[in-house]
Amino acid sequence: MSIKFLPPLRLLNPSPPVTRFPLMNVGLSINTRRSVPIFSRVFPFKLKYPGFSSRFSTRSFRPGPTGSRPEFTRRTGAERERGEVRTSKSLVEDEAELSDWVSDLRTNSFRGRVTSEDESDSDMGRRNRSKRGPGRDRDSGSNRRGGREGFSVKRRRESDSDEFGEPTRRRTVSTFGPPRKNRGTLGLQNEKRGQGERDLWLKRDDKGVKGERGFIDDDDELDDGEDERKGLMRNLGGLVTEEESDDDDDDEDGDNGNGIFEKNALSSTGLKKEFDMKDRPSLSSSSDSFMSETRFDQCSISPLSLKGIKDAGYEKMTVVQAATLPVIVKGKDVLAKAKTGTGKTVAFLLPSIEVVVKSPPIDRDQKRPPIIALVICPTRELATQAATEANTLLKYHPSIGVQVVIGGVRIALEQRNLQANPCQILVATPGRLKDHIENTAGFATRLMGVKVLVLDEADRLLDMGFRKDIEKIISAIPKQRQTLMFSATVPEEVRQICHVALKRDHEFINTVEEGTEDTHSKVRQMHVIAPLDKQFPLLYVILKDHIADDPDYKAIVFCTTARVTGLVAGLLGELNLNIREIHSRKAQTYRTRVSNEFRKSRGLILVTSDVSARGVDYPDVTLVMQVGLPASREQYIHRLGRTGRKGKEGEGILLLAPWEEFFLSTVKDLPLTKAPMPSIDPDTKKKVERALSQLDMNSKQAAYQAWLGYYNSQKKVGNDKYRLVELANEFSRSMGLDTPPAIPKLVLGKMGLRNIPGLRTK
Ligand SMILES: Nc1ncnc2c1ncn2[C@@H]1O[C@H](COP(=O)(O)OP(=O)(O)OP(=O)(O)O)[C@@H](O)[C@H]1O
Repeated sequence: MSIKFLPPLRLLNPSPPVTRFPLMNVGLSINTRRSVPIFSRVFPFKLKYPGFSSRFSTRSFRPGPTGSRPEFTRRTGAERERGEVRTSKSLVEDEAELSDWVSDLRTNSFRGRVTSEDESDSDMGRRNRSKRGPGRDRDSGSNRRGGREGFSVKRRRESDSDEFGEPTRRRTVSTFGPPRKNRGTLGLQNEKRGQGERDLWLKRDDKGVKGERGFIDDDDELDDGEDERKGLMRNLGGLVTEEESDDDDDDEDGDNGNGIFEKNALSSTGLKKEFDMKDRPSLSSSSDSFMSETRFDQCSISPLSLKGIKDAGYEKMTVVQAATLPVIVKGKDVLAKAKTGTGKTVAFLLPSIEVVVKSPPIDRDQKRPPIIALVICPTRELATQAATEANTLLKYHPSIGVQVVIGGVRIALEQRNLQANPCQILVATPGRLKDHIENTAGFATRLMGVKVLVLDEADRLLDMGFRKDIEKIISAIPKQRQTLMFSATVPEEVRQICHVALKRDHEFINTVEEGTEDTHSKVRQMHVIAPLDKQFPLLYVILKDHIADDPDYKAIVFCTTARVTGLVAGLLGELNLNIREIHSRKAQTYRTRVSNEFRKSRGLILVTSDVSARGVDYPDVTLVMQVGLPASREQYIHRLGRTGRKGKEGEGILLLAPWEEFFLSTVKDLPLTKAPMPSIDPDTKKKVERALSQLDMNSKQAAYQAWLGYYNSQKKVGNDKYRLVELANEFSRSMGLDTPPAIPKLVLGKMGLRNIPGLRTK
């Protein structure tokens, strides 16, 4: 599809074309960052139509011949003009295996399924009870932990509190109010924010049309003022209300409770490579500006979507939206990289909605229409958030339904919803989606309608934790489709394997200006290096300082594992800080409720594992603390990205032990500075020790085992098992346990730690 805007601009005819701004059918010649000011002088129209000079560039990516490094190629002008999509080659690595799996699946959909379209729920429950074995209630884990057979569904408990709770409280504090005081938790100065950005966002907020986005929460009630959204939310209602288990599947935070960690093949990835676009035109002198000058109505978006966008309070596109939308609406596969909190969700949802809009309308009574847009997110919170955003955008498309399928929700409930409410857009976490493919009658057939596949947080979805699930999901949807992959981090490894999902002629759109960091300059990043025995008191002191500094604080503390998160939350609670905790060991209803509360609150600290690291859009987070080694450079960036969203200020503090200092070399391109060491007075030390002594022994034991498991999986620490155990015992002492807790022999065996001196077994 050709998109034409402001034709007079064509007269400018800049040359020679090297990088194109996709909104225009013209080429812009920019080869280096230094050429940007020259560009401004030569093409003053940029001032008038800044949206038409982009801060990003696109180019096609083609993997090189087998074994060789991938090469970048640029499509010819003619190809671009035609919007040509080359025929995709094999999109999965082992096609034979996968096609076997699919045919097996299709056959099984008639014999091994959980429910048949005609079966009543009670029948379904009976059959499944008779089929299932013990302990098979973990949703996505069904396959990962032992194959399809044996999958079980709990008997559905009726729930009458299944409401979709959209938070409605509007903050009285302007999100773009005057900059915070010139101070920082550790005494650093705030940087000034750009007035332009502030004004723009204020305008949006002042309109009062978009409240904070919320999560499904069975405890929340729909607000009267949100009436018009009830209809939009109907398909989501009741999905996130009852959990199957409290520690299942999709978004594991690395802690399976035994301290056994699945290694992340993409963790500890290297530094930013040369694949950043070299020839990127710039919009403005501020490298941190993320808003473009392009209005949504300048792009080929349906009038009803435009109305929805307007009601959501969005007027102009963010840079990533302006960069990707024109390419996506042409039908291209896209891999997009844009900093955290810059509007990637709308960037992939809006064009996906447009594909649905252009598809044949469904019959009024067609309850199970083909799923046309499939959005996959790595965590439940993120999936729910994306579904909520989709519903916002779909406000004026009453015939388009969205549903979300995620771990932690009773699968039978989801099956009922899938059967009862038509939906053409499905947002899912991978494990649960795979369960539905394998076990929900008619689901695989519906997936054959997929025209757009979105992988949000693509690098996470393609790492070893999810890769197999994603490959299987991909094999269950048509090859002839459009695929969109988005993330704030796109490490080299992901580029090399992205053809698992993307066509070979996909476009890689990188909106992170070359030479700038992957993080926001308005977020002050500091590190504190201190031995383990000082870390709990230090954490307390830093948080107390932050609270004293900003009564309107909203902080997130990231910990290495779910069990360690539980311990830290217990400690900070004991120290009378206002905390909430979220991690994979918590029930989904609890997670949802806490997430919702944190979104709306101020004066609260969220202690969490990596389930909150990516994508979750909590407004106005003032501080992100990371305690212990982040799983990777990427994870550090995503966690930090919970603050400084939408151009705001923020603060990030990384607390490491001296033997974890090596991590700093993986983020040496980021402006991470050494913080002045906060002092711990004797009273504080005693107070923390007392609080530690109050903590439940079980939580310490669990934290010790999880800690050992986590660091065992981190190559640099885990390679030397003797040293690892010494460090684990140091951690034990930091919790007040001079004698380390005993660990089951079996677990130690699985960790490869049998007979290592210093460990106690049971
Ligand atoms: N065009 C727009 N104008 C104003 N606000 C927008 C626009 N697009 C998105 N937003 C808002 O920007 C915020 C951040 O968006 P979003 O959560 O999609 O960021 P993201 O880039 O996906 O972040 P992350 O990398 O952390 O996942 C959201 O609150 C969203 O409502």
